[in-house]
Amino acid sequence: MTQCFTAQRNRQFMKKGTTSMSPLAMFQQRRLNSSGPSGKPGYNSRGERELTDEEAATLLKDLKTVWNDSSLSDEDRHAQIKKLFEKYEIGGMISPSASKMVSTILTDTEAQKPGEKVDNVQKFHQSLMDYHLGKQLEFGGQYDNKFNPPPKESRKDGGEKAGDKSSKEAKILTAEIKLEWLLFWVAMSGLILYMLSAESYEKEITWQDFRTSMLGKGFVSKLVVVNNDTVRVILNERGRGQPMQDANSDYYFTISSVKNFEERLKKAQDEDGVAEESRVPVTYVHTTPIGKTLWNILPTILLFAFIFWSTSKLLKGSGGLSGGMFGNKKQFKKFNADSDVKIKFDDVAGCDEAKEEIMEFVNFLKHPERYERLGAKIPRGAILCGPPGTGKTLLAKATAGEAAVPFYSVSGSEFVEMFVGVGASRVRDLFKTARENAPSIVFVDEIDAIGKSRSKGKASGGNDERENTLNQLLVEMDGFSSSDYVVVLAGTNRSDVLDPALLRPGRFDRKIYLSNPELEGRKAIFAVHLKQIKLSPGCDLEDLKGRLATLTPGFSGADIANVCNEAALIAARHDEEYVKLHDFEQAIERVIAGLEKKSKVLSPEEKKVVAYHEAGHAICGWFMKYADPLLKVSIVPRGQNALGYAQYLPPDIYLYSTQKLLDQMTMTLGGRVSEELHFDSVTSGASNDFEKVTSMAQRMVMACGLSPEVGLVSYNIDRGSDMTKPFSDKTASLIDSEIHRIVDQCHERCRKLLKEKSNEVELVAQRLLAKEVITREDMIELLGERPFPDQNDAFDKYIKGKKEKDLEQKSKESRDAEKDEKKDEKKDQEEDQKKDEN
Ligand SMILES: Nc1ncnc2c1ncn2[C@@H]1O[C@H](COP(=O)(O)OP(=O)(O)OP(=O)(O)O)[C@@H](O)[C@H]1O
Repeated sequence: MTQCFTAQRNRQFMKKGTTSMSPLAMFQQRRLNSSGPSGKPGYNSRGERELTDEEAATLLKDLKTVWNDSSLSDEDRHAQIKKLFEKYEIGGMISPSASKMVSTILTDTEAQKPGEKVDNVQKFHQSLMDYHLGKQLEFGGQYDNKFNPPPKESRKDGGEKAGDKSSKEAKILTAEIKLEWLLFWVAMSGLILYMLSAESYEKEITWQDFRTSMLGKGFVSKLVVVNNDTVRVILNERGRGQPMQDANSDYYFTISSVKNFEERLKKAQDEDGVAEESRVPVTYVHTTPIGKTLWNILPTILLFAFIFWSTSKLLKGSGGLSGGMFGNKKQFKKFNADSDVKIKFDDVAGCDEAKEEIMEFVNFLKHPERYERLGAKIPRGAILCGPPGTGKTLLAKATAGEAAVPFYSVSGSEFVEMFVGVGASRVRDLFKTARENAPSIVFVDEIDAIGKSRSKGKASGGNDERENTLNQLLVEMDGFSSSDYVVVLAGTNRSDVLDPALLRPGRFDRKIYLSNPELEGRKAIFAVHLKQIKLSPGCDLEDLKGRLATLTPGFSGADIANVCNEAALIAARHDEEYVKLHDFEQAIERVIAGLEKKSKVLSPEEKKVVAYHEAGHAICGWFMKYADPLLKVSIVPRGQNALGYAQYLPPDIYLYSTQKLLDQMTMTLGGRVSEELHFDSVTSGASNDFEKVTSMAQRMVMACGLSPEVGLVSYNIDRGSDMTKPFSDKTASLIDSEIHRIVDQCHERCRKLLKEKSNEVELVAQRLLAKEVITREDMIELLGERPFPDQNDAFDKYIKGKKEKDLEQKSKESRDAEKDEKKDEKKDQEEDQKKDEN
């Protein structure tokens, strides 16, 4: 039966087309070869241990278990099989012990049921054979039979395991990389070989060399004139054997004309006295030099191949190829409403009107039937416009968060690339995805990058690609109906430059304006951001919010977020346990005026100038009715240019009276005027002040109708790149003279005031020189109370009022303490009196 099975197995393997011996035959062969007297009992002649029948049976059982355990990875399976073989001291399957084991299986099987069981064992046996020995046949002997993991594809256990696919991909990738490198090195070697061989293949010589070292010595067997311009020299055996000649090289020289060459050759041979019949034969050939041409252009081909290869690698590296031609694929971020967009309206503080308007979109996306029932069409989109950092992106995200719909955001500048058509295709992609996942919200940030007015764009040399993108955006917005349930929001800082086509009804029909927050808004935003800050336990949050909001007029939401973060950083730097008010104050100063420049050391003279300059500002502000309340004056250099600064707290106002504007301009000139009055020469330190003053005067004259001479007209000051003037030359000179008149008037007023208050300037400047930073309290101490009420309620309530309240509290406490003391004294006196009476 054993022999019969062997023959059967042999046939099977022969059928596979293998010419080598079948594994089982090899087994049997080995068994026969190795059977012989053993040196040690139980060991064969090669020192391998023979298995007992029980051992073979246990091994078989164990092997079967390991083989059928599908939870094992290939590596683990091999390791376990190896362990088993080591345990039984058989180094590999090709051993007499193993073959004995196999024959044991077969005998056992035969003894039991010849039919079905044989099949099972045969199957197992075959698997085992294939697994360990068959590999040698299948893989041309590469498989080393030492239980190294075979290639995964060779597994015969059918189903592809998880992970196989990725490892296959990894292998393909590795193979690709190897191939690329191989190609690269082949190309490089080709180039190097070419360069080397080009040198050794042909050597150009001169007629003189040819004449003296070849022709004259009788080394030339033949000359071939190629294409009437080159003569190839074929050396004879003697010539090739000469040490100075290179046997591997052909020699050639160029000629100007064949006739000339023939004459020179004849002359030379005449001179040498060569007989007519022994003269060097000359043949003439005309070649179409395809080979040579190819050879010549080989470096160019290689160069191009290299450029192509490196470019494709570059594109692949940048995700270009994987994302289509030139990376023309989706670049927008998708935020899943449920898992990613966690921002809600509560996180957006201080813009209640904007929230109210945008709430309509949320309601529509949540309950469209309410609107459809009444025949209402919801606006397709809204433009969120306003200064930077006012929460446009935040509000758009919160809309998606509230409506619990997917949010797709993309920046306008991402649409525009250097390749024509990319922008338009991106717009198509974006809207397609949004529609597929409707209801959804698309947010296009910085829409002015593509949506600039087309006529304005043309004036400055318009950009076709930008226009194409804009057109595609218009088409897409037209193309979907409100039943698509896609809402498009867009953010911009410059709604004035947008193309009117974008803003017409049916596209971005709503314009939601987000301005820098006012006091209450700032308080609300502080409330949002203070939640993450660790404040001291007893801190009065309401008071802190009010105070911080008062100290930050004109701050945007982003600035406020920054202040909170800065304060926490400052507290951490000082290793404080909680973030305190003074950390916030420092953070605000840092945001307003920049970082303190400790390294910027001013000379005593410079310091004096800065002190008088700042004192000038402070005194003007103090004694002018409409000036903003002063908080602090400092002569510590900050930021890029500021050598000193005065911090005022302007209230949130919308109307500026002429008087207020003039007072502010006068106060701004206070620095320069103080320098004029206290020093022999003035400095450049007031340039920034002049900028402010000029711009204010310009607005008064050209935009606000506050100049009686120019009249009630408005000339758009911010005309951008428009170089034309909307007024005549005469008006231009009138505008000039009016601006000068206003500034001069303020200068005169300021001079008069500071002359009057020269002692006060002196006092403040000296205090500044001594303390570097002075506060409102210092000013009160030096100058007494300000003669006018401060026109900032918040300032009164949170800063001044608070301070006064503190002072009142203190004086009340001291008064109470005094009273108590007096009472006690009186009591003591009365008691003493009583004692005396008694
Ligand atoms: N109203 C607000 N409430 C709370 N935080 C705000 C608010 N506005 C702005 N912020 C903070 O400022 C950060 C920046 O805001 P956002 O990116 O929304 O500004 P933006 O108006 O889109 O700015 P840009 O115009 O520069 O794109 C937000 O992440 C948030 O921390």
